[in-house]
Amino acid sequence: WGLKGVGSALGPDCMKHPLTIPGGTRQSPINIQWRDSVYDPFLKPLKISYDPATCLHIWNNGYSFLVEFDDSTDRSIIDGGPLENQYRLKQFHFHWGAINDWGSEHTVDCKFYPAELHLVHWNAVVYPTFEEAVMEGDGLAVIGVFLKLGARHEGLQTLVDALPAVKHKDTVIEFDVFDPSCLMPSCPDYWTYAGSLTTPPLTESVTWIIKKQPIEVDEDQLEAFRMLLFTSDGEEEKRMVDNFRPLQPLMNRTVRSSFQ
Ligand SMILES: NS(=O)(=O)c1ccc(C(=O)NCC(F)(F)F)cc1
Ligand SMILES: [Zn+2]
Repeated sequence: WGLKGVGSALGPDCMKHPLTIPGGTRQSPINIQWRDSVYDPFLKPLKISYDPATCLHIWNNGYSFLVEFDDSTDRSIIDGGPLENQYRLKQFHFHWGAINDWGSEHTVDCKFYPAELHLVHWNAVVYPTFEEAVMEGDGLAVIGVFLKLGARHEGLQTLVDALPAVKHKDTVIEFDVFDPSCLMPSCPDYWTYAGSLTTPPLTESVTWIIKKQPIEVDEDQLEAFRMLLFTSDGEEEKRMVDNFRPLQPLMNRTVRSSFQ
């Protein structure tokens, strides 16, 4: 529909996948301007307690690869930080670039990282299902961790070794013991702000908790992400890269920091 390119901006296409949602006031991702963030002494340390046995499988959903967890009980949870309730871990996934100059969704002082990890949790104290929590302002809590190029990450390697088995869209592999806390940086410092999912339905239901300190991964590990495909087996291959959403306006929001 419409001229190539123009159509995507003006024609009906943009009605299908708008870059910004009409009426959105708390969209993600955003640039975190360090000097504009406000230290909040009332922010608590983030408490993370994951049970590695709740890990279920790895799934290539055609947008990223998700490591999914059994969220039928409170065995893998986060609490504290900016949160009023404990939240249950449902899945984690990554966003990354075709090259190391970009790939993260959030930026810090306009700096991109080569990749960003998202650990997705939902408020099972207040909402009966994940699907309902997705629609509520305090429904989800996502921990964002930046990945930077450096030393090989031994904990990530077990995940990297499994990726060839989920090369194509809609492939799944059993993955039944993994402790995502090995992907956390040692420094407890974080920023937090009210935001949204960064993929459709882009609902404004996420309390974002962005760790200040990145974790290090090596080039081979980033390349392993880049050999995944957006496409299903038998389709013309499209490498899964640059699966990050453009930066969104801060609008009337303050980013708080847990550190001075
Ligand atoms: N990239 S992100 O913001 O962490 C992100 C986290 C979770 C989802 C998700 O579960 N979508 C499926 C749903 F909820 F049914 F819509 C999408 C994006
Ligand atoms: Zn994400």
